[in-house]
Amino acid sequence: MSFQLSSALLSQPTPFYHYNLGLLDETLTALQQAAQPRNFQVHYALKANANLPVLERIKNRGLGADCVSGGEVQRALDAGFAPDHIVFAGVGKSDAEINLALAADIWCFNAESAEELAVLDALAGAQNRKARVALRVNPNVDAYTHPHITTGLAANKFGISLTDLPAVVAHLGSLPNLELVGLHAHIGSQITNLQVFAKLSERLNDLQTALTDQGHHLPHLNVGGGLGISYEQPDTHSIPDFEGYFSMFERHLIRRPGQQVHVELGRALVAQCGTLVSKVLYVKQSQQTNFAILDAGMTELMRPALYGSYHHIQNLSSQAPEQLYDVVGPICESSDTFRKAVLLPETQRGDLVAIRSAGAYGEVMSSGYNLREKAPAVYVGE
Ligand SMILES: Cc1ncc(COP(=O)(O)O)c(C=O)c1O
Ligand SMILES: N[C@@H](CCCC[NH3+])C(=O)O
Repeated sequence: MSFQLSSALLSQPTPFYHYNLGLLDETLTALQQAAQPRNFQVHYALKANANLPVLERIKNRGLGADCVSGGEVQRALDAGFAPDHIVFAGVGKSDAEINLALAADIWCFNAESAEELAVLDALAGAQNRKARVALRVNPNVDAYTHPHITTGLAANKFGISLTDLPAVVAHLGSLPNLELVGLHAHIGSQITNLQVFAKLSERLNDLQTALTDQGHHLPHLNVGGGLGISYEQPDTHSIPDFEGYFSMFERHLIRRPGQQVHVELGRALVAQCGTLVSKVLYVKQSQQTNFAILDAGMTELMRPALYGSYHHIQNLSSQAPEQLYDVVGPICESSDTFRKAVLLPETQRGDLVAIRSAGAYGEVMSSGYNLREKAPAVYVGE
């Protein structure tokens, strides 16, 4: 079924984010049906969507939290995630952010360089604490996704390179306030070619073998997130392929006895439950095209401007014969275009438009450019 707005929301001021918590619940059930029998622990990546009603639902399912800033660690704590279910990753953690996470005694820091380890050790020592650390490696595995959201290639800034890893492990051994608990890797986001997870598993298998041969014990592996969703078919593919994702790791990742394996999914859990609802302000006919000018723009949903991303667009008000429109926002940038040449029922001022699959990396990436007010969120199915 395509997206529909309840009559109670027809007069809600636009633009707004609409979250279907019933679909979030269904998605979480499907996730757990795939993850639990295979004994994978899931940490939700807050960066995708950090709204409290979303987080509370995720926390109530027993998932952990994957955070990339002090603000996200604090938000996870505020949402009620237990500190020992919180991981702090990020290529540039500030001292203040590290101190906040140390004071909360979170489960693990995913560290990305020797210099970061030295800082973490000093700050942990100053708080009389021992910090648990997983080393984020850069496995040099191509995720075959958009170059801006590929993170596991040697050219990317993330993780410790394979050649540096032995020296970094040795360095860690000399730091008294740190405890090595495992390895971490994350190769990118919106991954639809699941074979890349087999490749990642093989790379991690080799690294584990080398480290355990040197006497290191790794109770914990974190294979990152990245499972993609169907932006093209949000109605018929509203639940991501969790079975395919977990079975790929089940088949290819070699676990040591008792070893815990974590994944940190963001987009796959929350993208489809969110829709950006906007109103058509004007329809402008130019010599080349018709512009449908919305009251939402790149300030509310930046993905099309940033990555040229596809989001399915529906006119909720019109059943008239279809025409082609360039669907654009009101911002003073030509990149403020949701999509060009969209077939929509004949559209006029006042029509409501739904921009689909916007629950992940939508509201969290919104900005106040042009001094725009933040679009509110509305939750249904509570
Ligand atoms: C380190 C790390 N973990 C987890 C995620 C979540 O990724 P996704 O939303 O693609 O599942 C990201 C984002 O790409 C990330 O950078
Ligand atoms: N912001 C990206 C995803 C980045 C994931 C974080 N490493 C998107 O909208 O697709």
